[in-house]
Order: sequence, then C-alpha cells, then structure tokens
Amino acid sequence: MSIKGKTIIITGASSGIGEATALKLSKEGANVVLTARREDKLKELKKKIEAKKDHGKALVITADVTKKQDYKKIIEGTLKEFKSIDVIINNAGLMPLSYIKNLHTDEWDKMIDVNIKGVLNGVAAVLPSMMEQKSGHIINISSSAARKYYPGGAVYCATKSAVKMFSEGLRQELAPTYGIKVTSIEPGFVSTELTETITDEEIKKELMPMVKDLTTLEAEDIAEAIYYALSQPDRANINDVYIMPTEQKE
Ligand SMILES: NC(=O)C1=CN([C@@H]2O[C@H](COP(=O)(O)OP(=O)(O)OC[C@H]3O[C@@H](n4cnc5c(N)ncnc54)[C@H](OP(=O)(O)O)[C@@H]3O)[C@@H](O)[C@H]2O)C=CC1
Ligand SMILES: CC(=O)[C@H](N)C(=O)O
Repeated sequence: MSIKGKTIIITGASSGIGEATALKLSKEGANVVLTARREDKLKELKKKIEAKKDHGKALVITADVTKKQDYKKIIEGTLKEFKSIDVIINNAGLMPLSYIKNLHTDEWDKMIDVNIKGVLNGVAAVLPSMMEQKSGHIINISSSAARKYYPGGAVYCATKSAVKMFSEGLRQELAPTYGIKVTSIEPGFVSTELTETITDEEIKKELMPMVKDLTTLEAEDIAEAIYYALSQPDRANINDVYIMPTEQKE
C-alpha cells in the first residue's frame, strides 16, 4: 500500500531513528510532522526534505513529549496544515543506563516520563481524530530491551517492556473495532546519539566497550522496518518487528 499523501507525526525527529524515518517516509511521498525539542535540527531536516524532488512536505513543531499542552500544539498544527492524522510514530526516548545500586533516581524519573508517559501522551493526543475517522496507525518504538535485561538496563528495559505491552493492549482494543493498526518496533543496538545520555561511569567502562566492537544496525534499517509495517494492505497488521544486529548475541 502506498503511503503517498499520508500525514505522519514523528516524535524525536531531530536525530537518529526519527530523522532517518522522516527522510524515508517523505521520500515515499508522505507528509511528515517533525517534532522534538531542538528546533534548529528540525528546521535543517525540513530543508533537506523539501530540497528533494517528489518528497512529501515537512512541518516543524517543537515539542516536549512529556508536556500534554505541547501535544495540543502538535495536533492543532497538523490538522491546520494537513487536515487529517494518519500515523503517529512515538519514537522520542532516552537511555541513561545505570546500575540500580547507584540510585540515579532523577534519571529513572526522566526515562519513565519520556519513554512511557511520552508514548501515552502521544496516543491520547491522536486517538480522538483516529477513532472518528475509523482508521490510523500507531507505531511505538520499543526495543529488544523489552524482551531481556542487559547491564544497567533495569529501568530502561522496564520502560520498553511497558511500551511493548501497552502496544499489544492498544492493538487488541482498537484494531478490530476502529480499524486503527498498532505496531511495536523492537530494535537491538542502532548507532545513534542515544548512548550520549549515559552518565553512569561504571556503565561507560563496562558496556560501552562491548558495543564498540559490534557492527550495529543503522537508523536507516529501522526506517525500512517502519516503512514495511506502514505499507501493508488494510487487512494486515504487523504487531511487532524484532530486529537485531547480526553480530549482537543477546
Ligand atoms: N539506538 C538504539 O540502539 C535503540 C533505540 N531505541 C529507541 O529508539 C528511539 C529513538 O532513539 P535513537 O534514535 O536511538 O536516539 P537519539 O538520541 O538519536 O534520538 C532521541 C530523540 O528523542 C528526542 N527526545 C528526547 N527527549 C525528548 C522529550 N522530552 N521531548 C521530545 N523529544 C525528546 C530527541 O530530540 P530532542 O533532544 O531534540 O528533544 C531525539 O530526537 C528511542 O525511544 C530509543 O529508546 C530502541 C532500540 C535500540
Ligand atoms: C537494547 C538495545 O540493544 C538498544 N541499544 C536500545 O537502545 O534499546
């Protein structure tokens, strides 16, 4: 199914997976709403997209996913410019890994606020118009971390498990009744800015050298997986996509 002319909101579009996804989906003709906190990065991306022939349009709306009033701005801005909302990709996230004994409780709070509540806020914001039009697709970026613990990941893994299970509940409640599709994307290591959110010195020493020797996934690989989920016929819902670097054991 073509996504040409569809309206797609992408959170965390200022770098990594969000940025690569915006480029891929606009290349396929979708109109993308780019949201994140760093306006300069979003404006650069909009320029890049609109400089390409045959790409969809791009709209920049700066927003913090933890703020419900920012979502109001996203929805109003999107409907004003593109008239409908077909897809939201709840991608914004952070990963300040740490060992529990080090009690980085402020970072635990931040992960819960952005990785879980940010997704809930996104879903709550788009549902009224998707339920009314009886169609839509919600894509939540979970992680391979939803399926297994890895060092320093107790809270991060918990947030990603929450997103995975919430996505399943959302699908069961909304797909059969409202025709709203739901997909959980669960990647292993992807080279992005995400590891820059790590402050715990033990993790930096122990985990990061393991990642250094790995041929990781690229953000473009995840963009392709998202495009695959979006381009299925109406009758097919891709529930989850679990994608790992070939060299990543667990
Ligand atoms: N990289 C990896 O190995 C994997 C990543 N993931 C998940 O993919 C998603 C994207 O991460 P990735 O691309 O790797 O990392 P990046 O650090 O490159 O991207 C994170 C994005 O989230 C945005 N963001 C962070 N906090 C907020 C906030 N409060 N409000 C709005 N936007 C926010 C950032 O934008 P800004 O700072 O401008 O607001 C940025 O655009 C995350 O959910 C991550 O957990 C899942 C599995 C593997
Ligand atoms: C668990 C992973 O492989 C991943 N790097 C993530 O950021 O979620």
